[in-house]
Amino acid sequence: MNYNLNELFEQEKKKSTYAGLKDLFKLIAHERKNLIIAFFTILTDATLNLLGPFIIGHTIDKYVVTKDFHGVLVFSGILLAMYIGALFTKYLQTTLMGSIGQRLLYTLRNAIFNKLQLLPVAFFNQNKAGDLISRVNNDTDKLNQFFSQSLMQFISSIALMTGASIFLLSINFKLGLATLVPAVLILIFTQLVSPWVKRKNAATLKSIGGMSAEIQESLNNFKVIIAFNRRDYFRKRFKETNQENYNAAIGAGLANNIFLPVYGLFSSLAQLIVLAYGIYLISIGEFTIGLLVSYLSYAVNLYNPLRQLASLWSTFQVAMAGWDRISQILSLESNLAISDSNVKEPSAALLEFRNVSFAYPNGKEILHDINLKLERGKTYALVGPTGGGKTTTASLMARLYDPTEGSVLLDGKDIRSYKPDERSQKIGFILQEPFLFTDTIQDNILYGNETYSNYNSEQLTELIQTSGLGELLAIFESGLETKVLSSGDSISLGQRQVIAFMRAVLRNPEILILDEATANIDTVTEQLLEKILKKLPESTTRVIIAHRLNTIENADEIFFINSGEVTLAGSFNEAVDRLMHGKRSS
Ligand SMILES: Nc1ncnc2c1ncn2[C@@H]1O[C@H](COP(=O)(O)OP(=O)(O)OP(=O)(O)O)[C@@H](O)[C@H]1O
Repeated sequence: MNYNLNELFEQEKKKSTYAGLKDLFKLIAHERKNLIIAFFTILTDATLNLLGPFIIGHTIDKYVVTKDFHGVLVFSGILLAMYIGALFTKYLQTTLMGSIGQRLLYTLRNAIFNKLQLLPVAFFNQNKAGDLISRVNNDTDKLNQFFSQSLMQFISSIALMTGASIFLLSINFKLGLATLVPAVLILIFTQLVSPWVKRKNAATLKSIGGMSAEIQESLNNFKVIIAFNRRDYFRKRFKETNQENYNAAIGAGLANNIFLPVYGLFSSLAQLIVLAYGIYLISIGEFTIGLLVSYLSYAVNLYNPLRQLASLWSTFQVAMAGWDRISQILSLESNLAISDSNVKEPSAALLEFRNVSFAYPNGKEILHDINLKLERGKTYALVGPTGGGKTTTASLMARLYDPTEGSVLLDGKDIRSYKPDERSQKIGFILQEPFLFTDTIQDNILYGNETYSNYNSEQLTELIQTSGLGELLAIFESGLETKVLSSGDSISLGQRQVIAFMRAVLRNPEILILDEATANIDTVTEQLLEKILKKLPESTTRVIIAHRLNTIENADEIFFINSGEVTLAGSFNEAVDRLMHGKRSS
């Protein structure tokens, strides 16, 4: 299955802004009450602001012209009270929308992160970590900015414009219609150019993701870069990505700025229409000066928010482009779904491959029509040339991937029918480069171990001793309290493998897979690991991938993996012979 988000984005039918908004509001449905309150404060604020010009016009015609200063004073007082009221509602809107924005950011980041935890290994193979980080951090913040800073002004502008249009039409219908013509033209223009503007913004967000991926890759591999003195190479690569981002940002900037001048032009045009047509109406006695003053104010009340909408519209387009990138992750389904097991012929083996074929997305077939069985309590070795498919075979055993064809049976049931916790309880997998979290060794050992998760250090130390792992723990001066920093970089790869080994063994799995798990360990420690492996419960099945031949000497069966085939090597000597003389697949 294709999980490449950037490729999928190009292929997908683009969602309309309306559909995008609908999805977004579903996510913040629980904020409905706060949104309604905010909406009403916005409406109140808009109404108070709209009543202003009407009262001014009324005061001029009724009290200023007739020099009734008492009336002027009363209406000035009313205006002041209204402006104070408007101030209060504005404050309420700002605090409400600010907190809704922050909560949205919080909810979204949690939702994306939780989704990422559910996605299969194939997703992470096909997407760069930096781009994903940028989606979690940067794209969500674009939405927050829109919600906490712009949405309120957005709704308030629309409310002001609607109110102003009603006043304009009700004061003088014909003049009102003429004033609204430029506004309608603006709406048509906005509708037409918005998809293009959104695309430009999406390109910028994509390039920010690309830049973040570039930074992440160079930071992760800084040792190689320094060792090979390839700073110039990464500098060049970064410069290119930065240039790409610069070009995209300039393009988006141009697109975003298109609204402001066009809106400005049309709003000046509307004022000209009001003035010219209004003066004409006064000259034929159909209009008064007071009404024209109010009218001009309403025209300003219509076109000023429209101008504000021009800048808000670009923020909205950026937010919607961000939302598209976020919702893309949220809508992904893991292809490692749990399904019913419908095995026709029963299997007595602990693990069985039935007609399994496998290819990585867009890649050639790595395994073709494989049948193999692993019995309880036996030790199996997987050997073969580099790139032959050993890790891939082991990954299928642990359901890191699903076969493209055929099925893997665990304990007689299709492995796809197990819940992830049941499956990982049965299978322990020590990866070639074990990953450790920034924490103590104790926490890293207990990671994912439900049985002992509440153990304190004394209990865990005792457990480690009784499980025969004491000598391994003794390698670390500070024992369980030893700190692991920055994904395991503070300790050696061999030490990392030892911790991963303890972690896997203490989970007491039915199958323990060791993928080159001793490749970086000294001979004495390796012998210690072998001793511990032998002491595992009799029913534990061991699957060992190793290039060092002594590691596989004691295996009950040896599988030779190459060129899409998995065959039984028969004896150790045959395996050695095939390794020495066999052709590699890649
Ligand atoms: N994530 C991946 N995406 C695409 N192709 C992959 C991926 N991982 C491995 N491959 C390809 O699959 C083939 C088998 O790789 P695999 O890691 O299973 O070999 P291996 O026998 O374990 O090699 P080694 O001894 O070097 O660990 C290789 O040709 C490799 O290029």
